[in-house]
Amino acid sequence: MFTTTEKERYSRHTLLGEVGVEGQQKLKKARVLVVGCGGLGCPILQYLAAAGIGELGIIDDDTVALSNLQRQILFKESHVGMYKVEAAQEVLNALNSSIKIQIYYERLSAANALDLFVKYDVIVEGSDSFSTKYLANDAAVLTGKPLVFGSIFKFEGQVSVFNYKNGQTYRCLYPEPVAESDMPTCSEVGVLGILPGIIGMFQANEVIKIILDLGKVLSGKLLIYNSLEASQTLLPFSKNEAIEISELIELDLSCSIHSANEIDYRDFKENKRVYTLIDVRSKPEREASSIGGLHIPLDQLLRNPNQIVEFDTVVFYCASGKRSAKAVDQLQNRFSEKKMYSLKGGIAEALLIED
Ligand SMILES: Nc1ncnc2c1ncn2[C@@H]1O[C@H](COP(=O)(O)OP(=O)(O)OP(=O)(O)O)[C@@H](O)[C@H]1O
Repeated sequence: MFTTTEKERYSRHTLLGEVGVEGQQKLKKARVLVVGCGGLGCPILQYLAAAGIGELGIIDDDTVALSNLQRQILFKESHVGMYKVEAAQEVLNALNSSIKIQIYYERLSAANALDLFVKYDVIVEGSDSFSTKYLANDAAVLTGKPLVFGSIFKFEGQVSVFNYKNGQTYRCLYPEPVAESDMPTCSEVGVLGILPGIIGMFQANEVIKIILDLGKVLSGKLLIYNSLEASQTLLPFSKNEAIEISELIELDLSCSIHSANEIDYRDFKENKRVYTLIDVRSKPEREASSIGGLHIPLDQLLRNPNQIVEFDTVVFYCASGKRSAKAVDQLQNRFSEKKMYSLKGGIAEALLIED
């Protein structure tokens, strides 16, 4: 039953014939887990908390950075440095004190996913990692939960609902994982802050539709939203019956790359003269910040590796260390006589050390 305050709070929901008091009760009884509390997770959580979802779980091990505030709208300047889940809990409690917010200061992994998923009715995926997306998909299949998926890249976003009533899954859409090093992240290519807001709200909308059994759930269809064109495409895809998921395997889509020879920024600085420093980021990234060195974007370097033929000992750097590791990985065999290193943690770590 609802208290007088709750009746008032949700009155605009209950006025809708399709929702009513009964629908609001369903929302109150629902338990929803949100994986990742970043650009997608923040708007998802904000709308679900406001809508009166009875229990929200949030899993993320990251802390709030100043560069997150441009799009991770739950966080305030005073939250910088704090665990995202803790800051989110504080803000969401202030928004709606009548709901339960359970936080997990960890990453979703093969070790915790099944135990966690069984506690919730709907799972929402808002991470920025392909391995987490596959893991969440497989865990949702194994626990029989619907998974509301979202992802963004530059000006385009995707939304779908996987494993809804045993329907299509992420693996029906993308059977083969791509190496994460081949897919740049927001911290490498940037993102307009509003796009994850739009996609996150599409996801929150699907959650509400699933709980209320309303409308057409986005199952077996991929919604592609282009923010520059303000266009939307619905791409149907079929179930691949040949795919069987019997256990959880955590994909390390980046391991081969990160096994590359890494050098710490402090060690690099100590013997700076020995190394030729090469920035493999894009032109806009270079213009935004730099720690010097030559500038050869990774695609140009891989197309024409002989550009580095004259250097004996090379240190590549990028935003986080992924593209520079790829450079080492791809070029070391070709130039076996050279010493090649990838700057650990990229320019992000170097600038922190310089600070
Ligand atoms: N396996 C995982 N379990 C829980 N949270 C995850 C997992 N993988 C990624 N995340 C979280 O998903 C969120 C993704 O959000 P987003 O890409 O907007 O943020 P970010 O990593 O803070 O941004 P930036 O790349 O600009 O630093 C991050 O908070 C990240 O910690």
